[in-house]
Amino acid sequence: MTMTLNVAATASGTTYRVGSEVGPLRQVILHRPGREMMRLTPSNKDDLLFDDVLWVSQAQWEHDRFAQVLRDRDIEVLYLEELLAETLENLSARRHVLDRVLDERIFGLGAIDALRNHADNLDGAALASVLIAGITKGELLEQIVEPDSVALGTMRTDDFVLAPLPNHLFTRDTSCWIYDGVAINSMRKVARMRETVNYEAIYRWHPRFADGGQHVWSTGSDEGAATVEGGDVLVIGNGAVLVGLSERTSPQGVERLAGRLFAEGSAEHVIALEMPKARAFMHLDTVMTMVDQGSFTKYAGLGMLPSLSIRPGRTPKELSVTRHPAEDMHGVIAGALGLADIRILTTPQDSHAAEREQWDDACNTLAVAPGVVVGYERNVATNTYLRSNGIEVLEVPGTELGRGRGGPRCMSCPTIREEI
Ligand SMILES: NC(=[NH2+])NCCC[C@H](N)C(=O)O
Repeated sequence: MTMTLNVAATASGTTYRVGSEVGPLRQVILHRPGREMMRLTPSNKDDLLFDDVLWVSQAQWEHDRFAQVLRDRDIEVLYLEELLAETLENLSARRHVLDRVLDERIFGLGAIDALRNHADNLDGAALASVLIAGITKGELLEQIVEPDSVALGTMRTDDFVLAPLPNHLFTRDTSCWIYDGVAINSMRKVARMRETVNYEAIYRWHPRFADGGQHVWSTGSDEGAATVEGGDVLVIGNGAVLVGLSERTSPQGVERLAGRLFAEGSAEHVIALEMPKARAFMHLDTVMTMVDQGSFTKYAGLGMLPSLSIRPGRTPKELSVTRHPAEDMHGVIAGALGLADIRILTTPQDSHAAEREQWDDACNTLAVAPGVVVGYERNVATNTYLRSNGIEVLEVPGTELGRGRGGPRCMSCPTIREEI
């Protein structure tokens, strides 16, 4: 099967495109853990989707090691907070974000104008920092005179007026590039919904991406219940996309995404895998990722899953959907890739060991080139097994980073991959 190559190029000539999971990686968005992580406590960590609090300076050290491993392979690392700070210098971008974040229904009539004035007076970097790290009542009142507000008046000094966004660490989920466009995702969990607004501003107004010609497959704040998270989206190549119908990504979200990809001719086959709806399997990439052309890591406990093949229908409004039984899972993926079979790399180990390594994101590898992946060093059995199968594993530390339940793939949003 041949597909015409749709590309997105910026005025400066940069071509943003992610045509596969494994093509040589050239540019990636990361988020270095910062002040937002200092806000995590034993009492709020569950709501904020973390399993523990982090030793923040150690997490930063680990993250710097991760970034350096990427730079050592000539991959350009863009930092989310810098992109956001630069974006917020643009007045339209600032208005977009503040109109959505500073909602009177949340902050109340009495506080909303004071908050808006305060935010409007911050420069891009300071505003980006507040949007990511949040702000407590006490911090706010060091900077503004307390307005007459029931909402603020009934808060304690250390309560968050604006909640922190510690899951910005997982840049994969909130936006993901699929062929010649980007999906800015509608997030399933309240703790992550504001992340979307930040990316909407970046992709629309940051000079790197503005007028880039890329398609925008979705603008999350308009998608409602049609949720998609990037951890569920694998751009397997050959015009195909593998999507997990998980705890996070809804059937409606997949249908919408497929319809838009097909309308532009950017993809012609979306395979939706019906996943168990459980936190341990929250995204497809926590149990399965692509490590080479036709090769995937797979968690032993996942088993075979039923799937749906979604293809363009007779009219642009229609989809053609075929359901496949669980035993066909690998065959359906192979078929989409134009291969007779795919290679599944499941580490041989007992179910306790397998469950522990899956929890520590052993399957959540980030391919930086075909057959070359970044993985957490702690997953010794999986890394050894991958190597014995010819996969090069670049190890990074993840003792602190892993506490948010994400590995190298979750913590990276590839924006440019070379074609293979
Ligand atoms: N692509 C991924 N697996 N991302 C992991 C995200 C983890 C994050 N704490 C959440 O619950 O949303």
